[in-house]
Amino acid sequence: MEKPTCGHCFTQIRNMSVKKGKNSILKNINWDIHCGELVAVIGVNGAGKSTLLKALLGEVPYQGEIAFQNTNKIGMHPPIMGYVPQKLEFDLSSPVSVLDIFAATQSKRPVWLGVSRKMREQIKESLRRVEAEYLMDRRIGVLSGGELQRVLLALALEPMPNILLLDEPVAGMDANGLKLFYETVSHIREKYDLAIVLVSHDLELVAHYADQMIVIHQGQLIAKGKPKEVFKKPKVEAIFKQSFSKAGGAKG
Ligand SMILES: Nc1ncnc2c1ncn2[C@@H]1O[C@H](COP(=O)(O)OP(=O)(O)OP(=O)(O)O)[C@@H](O)[C@H]1O
Repeated sequence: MEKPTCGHCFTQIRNMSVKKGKNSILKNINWDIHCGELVAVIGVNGAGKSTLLKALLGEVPYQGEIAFQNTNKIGMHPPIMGYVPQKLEFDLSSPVSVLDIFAATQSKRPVWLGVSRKMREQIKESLRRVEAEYLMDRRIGVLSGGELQRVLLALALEPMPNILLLDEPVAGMDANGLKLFYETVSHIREKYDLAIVLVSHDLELVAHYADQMIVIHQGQLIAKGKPKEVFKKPKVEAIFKQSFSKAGGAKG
């Protein structure tokens, strides 16, 4: 059954193109991202997936239009974006804890005064959303890949965004971490009616969790729709033939 969305907000992307020097990295992308939907962005290496996310974030200049629409035209505003990167480079021996990172990003209070009880409770609540409150006092250097990504996810949800962008957030995670991450993201999308855009190479997992899917190939959006339908398109099948056979076929 089709997942209902609030239907009141969506982001319209019209004729979006990105150039780097003489190279066209993205060409004329047209796409609507609806609230309450988890959209997977798939494509082979170098297709332009990360560039698409960076353009949405405003990190790379683009031509064309991105408009956040509200069907009743009341209170239209630029969307709040949340972002979880592929990976985070940091010094593993750093004494910084999960609590310190949250406090530094969310409190105006000087860090040497410590974290107030109220702030501690708020941070705990943020971490609870992603089933990670037990990580609050751990040093970030000791977290597993999956734990760190859940902490980054909790950070990306403060403040609660309209669109959450996840750039291959699951690379290097074990099977349990993967399942927990996808289930958490899925639950958040339902509970907060967010639009979630997830770049992934894991076709089988995204086929299972995504409501919609777009395929980027050589900078162009070549297919969009429900994962099952998208995977049946001959163009898409041809591009991913190798991945399909490795994964034993994509399941919708
Ligand atoms: N700063 C840059 N300058 C020039 N070319 C770039 C730059 N960033 C990306 N590109 C090129 O743009 C194309 C798309 O890159 P992008 O990283 O968006 O692809 P991707 O689909 O995310 O790839 P992957 O799956 O390997 O992460 C590639 O050919 C890449 O070499």
